[in-house]
Amino acid sequence: MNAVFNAVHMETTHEPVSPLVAQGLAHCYEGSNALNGVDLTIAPGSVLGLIGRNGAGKSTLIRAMLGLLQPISGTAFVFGEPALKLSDDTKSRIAYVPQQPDALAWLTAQQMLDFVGRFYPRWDSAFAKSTLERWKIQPNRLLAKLSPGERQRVDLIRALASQPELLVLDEPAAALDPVARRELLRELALRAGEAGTTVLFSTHIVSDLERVASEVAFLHEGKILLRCGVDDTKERYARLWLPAKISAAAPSQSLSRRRNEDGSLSLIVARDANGQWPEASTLPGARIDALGLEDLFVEIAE
Ligand SMILES: Nc1ncnc2c1ncn2[C@@H]1O[C@H](COP(=O)(O)OP(=O)(O)OP(=O)(O)O)[C@@H](O)[C@H]1O
Repeated sequence: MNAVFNAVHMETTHEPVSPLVAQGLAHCYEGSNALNGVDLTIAPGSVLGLIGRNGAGKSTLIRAMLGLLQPISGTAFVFGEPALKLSDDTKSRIAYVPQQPDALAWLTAQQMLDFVGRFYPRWDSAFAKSTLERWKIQPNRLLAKLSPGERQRVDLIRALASQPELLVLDEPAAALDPVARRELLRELALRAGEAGTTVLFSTHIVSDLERVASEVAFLHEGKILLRCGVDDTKERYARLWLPAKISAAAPSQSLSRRRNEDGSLSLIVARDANGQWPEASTLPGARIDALGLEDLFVEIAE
């Protein structure tokens, strides 16, 4: 543990501290694995979209990375501090919006924001007030009486008004209508671009990810299957289709592999270190098809 902590510190003497680092995080619930040794480092100022199917482990990973859940093994660091022992100073640099916010539901939206704002040194009350108006939230309604989408918006306002250096959102768009989603994405892009805020958000909505994320990480059955720049996916990954008669030449390494009814084989493959597709793609009859992010996600998560 000390060695790991020192390693993180040594790495940071010359470079800015990574806002979030996961090292070998593993967790299980009632004997069933939810995380299987996840390593993930998020660079300062990046916007990382975490994508995965229902039950892939996104919420568990986020909670373990922020120290809200004690993993059965592995370690997480937030701004270089062990996630399970964060100082108040570090906590004030982070904002986290859970999938279903339910805290302080007996307060009105305004009361909750006033209360929470006291704990944040850089609290932007003017932003909180104007965004409540802009997002059409009645400030004097009890949080418990708001719709799930309105409740989620208030929690997003809470998170953004604290002007965090690290913003972590667990499916922030789940209960939002398309207009509210666009507004949120615009706000995230603005924060990342102008204030250099580091953002980690989980989502099922690939188009949201394409609009705002600089990087994507695919989580599948508790493992990160791949991670790359959003704009690089088309260049780095593709579908290799091999007709039945040459399917035996398929590369042994692939991200997914599906045998079609006619005996042909579809594989998701990556370029090698020299930028080449697997050799089988050069055989007569073989085909390489470019994939959009959504197709890539569906193919490897199936
Ligand atoms: N408190 C819990 N008790 C038991 N099992 C749990 C608990 N929380 C999560 N799980 C299980 O752990 C696995 C991962 O759940 P998690 O909520 O992290 O996934 P997710 O990717 O966030 O899913 P979704 O996209 O549906 O929100 C799932 O199989 C889930 O059923």
